[in-house]
Amino acid sequence: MSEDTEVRKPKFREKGRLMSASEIERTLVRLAHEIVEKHGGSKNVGLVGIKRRGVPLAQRLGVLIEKIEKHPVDVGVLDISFYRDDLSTDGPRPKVTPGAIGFDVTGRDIILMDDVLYTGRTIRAALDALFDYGRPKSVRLLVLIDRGHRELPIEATYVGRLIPTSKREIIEVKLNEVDGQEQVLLVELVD
Ligand SMILES: O=P(O)(O)OC[C@H]1O[C@H](OP(=O)(O)OP(=O)(O)O)[C@H](O)[C@@H]1O
Ligand SMILES: O=c1cc[nH]c(=O)[nH]1
Repeated sequence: MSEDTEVRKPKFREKGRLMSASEIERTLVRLAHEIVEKHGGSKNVGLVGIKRRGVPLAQRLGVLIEKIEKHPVDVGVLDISFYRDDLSTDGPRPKVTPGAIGFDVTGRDIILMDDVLYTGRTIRAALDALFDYGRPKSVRLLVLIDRGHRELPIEATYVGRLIPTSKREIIEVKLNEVDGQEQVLLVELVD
C-alpha cells in the first residue's frame, strides 16, 4: 500500500481510569436497589441487555435483584448489529438483526440496558427493535455511563455515572465477560 492510500489509524491516549471493578460492582448494587424501589418490587420487571456489553450488565443486575427480592427476574438480549461511522443523518444506520429477546416483553416493565449512552442513536434503534417483539407496559433505560452529547431526546432513568466528556474523548467500558478485564477508562483521540 502506498503512503497516499495508507489509511491512518486513529491514535488514542489513555487519560485515566474512571471506575475500578469494585466501583462497577458497587454501582450495580445501587442500581439494583433503585430499580426495586422505583418499581415497588420486581415482579413485572424484565431486563433487556443490548449487545454487546449491555448483556452482562443485565445478567448481573438480574442476579442482584433476585438476591434482594428472592425471586428470579427475566433477563433477555437485544441484538442490534449496526454499521457506524459518525452516524450522521445520511450515513449508515443501525440495523436490527432478528432474534429472540428470550421472553415475552408484552405488558412488562422493561428496563433496557447498555454500557454507554452517547448520541442516543443505539437506544433509538433498540426501542424500534423492542417494539417489534411486543408491546411493553413501560420501558426505562439504564446505562452504566452517561457521557452526554445527545443527538436525540433520549435520557436514562437509571445512571451509574454521569461523566461529562468532550467529543474527542471516548469512554471504554471493559467487562470480564466481553473483554477479560473489568474497568472503565477515559481515552482521548490524539492527532
Ligand atoms: O449513544 P450512541 O452514540 O449510540 O453510543 C452508545 C453505544 O456505543 C457503544 O457501542 P459500540 O458502537 O462501541 O459497539 P459495541 O458495544 O459492540 O462495542 C456503546 O456500547 C453503546 O451501545
Ligand atoms: O465514548 C463512547 C461513545 C460511544 N460508545 C462508547 O462505548 N464510548
